[in-house]
Amino acid sequence: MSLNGKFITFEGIDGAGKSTHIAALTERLRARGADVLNTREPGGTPLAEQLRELFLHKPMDGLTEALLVFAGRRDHRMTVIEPALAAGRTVLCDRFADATFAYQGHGRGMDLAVLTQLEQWVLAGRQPDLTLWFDLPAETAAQRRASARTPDRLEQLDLDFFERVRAGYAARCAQFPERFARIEAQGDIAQVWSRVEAVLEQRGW
Ligand SMILES: Nc1ncnc2c1ncn2[C@@H]1O[C@H](COP(=O)(O)OP(=O)(O)OP(=O)(O)O)[C@@H](O)[C@H]1O
Ligand SMILES: Cc1cn([C@H]2C[C@H](O)[C@@H](COP(=O)(O)O)O2)c(=O)[nH]c1=O
Repeated sequence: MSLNGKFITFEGIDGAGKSTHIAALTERLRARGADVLNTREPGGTPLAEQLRELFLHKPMDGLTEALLVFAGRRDHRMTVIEPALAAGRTVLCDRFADATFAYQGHGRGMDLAVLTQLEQWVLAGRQPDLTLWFDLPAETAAQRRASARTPDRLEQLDLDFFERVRAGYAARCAQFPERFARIEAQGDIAQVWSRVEAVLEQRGW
């Protein structure tokens, strides 16, 4: 099946291994002739990258977080994602709307109906063709992060927060089984990568 115009998103709690596998997947898809665009959320446009800086570093409540990420997502979708998909590119996005349901909804306790309304206004039905959810216990992810970098505002939250976020991803996976693929993210990088490859091969990608 062609990769042209396909939208693939990567989800999981902080430190689950998304960035590691986005890099490998980009190489794999390019080797198969795909015109790959790598992007991310929060961010992906000059405006949304400015909102990302505020989001990651300024204190704010859950509704403010949700409004900021959806404002950035609107700009990102209209000016980057839709034109790239229309041009037949393969868009790989490090986090998308599922992150808002997991972090602001399940993690922060924001009303999921409010998030669903925002999603309808901003995305107007645009959904990923495939969402790779890297599933890892919060404690293992925290250990990986600790050896990798200085934590940002959200990464300083406790293990309970990240277990709620993880449960939020599980709920989204159950709600949208046709586009979600759960990747068991425990094990070494080569083991996790072989699970990612298996999902792509199932789709002929
Ligand atoms: N399977 C693995 N086993 C051990 N370490 C790993 C594995 N996968 C990734 N790592 C390491 O864990 C750290 C976090 O990985 P990575 O940056 O890919 O996670 P991430 O999900 O993109 O995190 P974030 O969303 O917070 O940026 C990195 O130092 C990476 O090298
Ligand atoms: C899209 C989105 C992201 N977040 C959180 C998740 C992470 O803690 C940061 C982004 O950092 P990363 O290193 O680029 O993964 O933002 C969120 O809370 N809500 C969202 O919608």
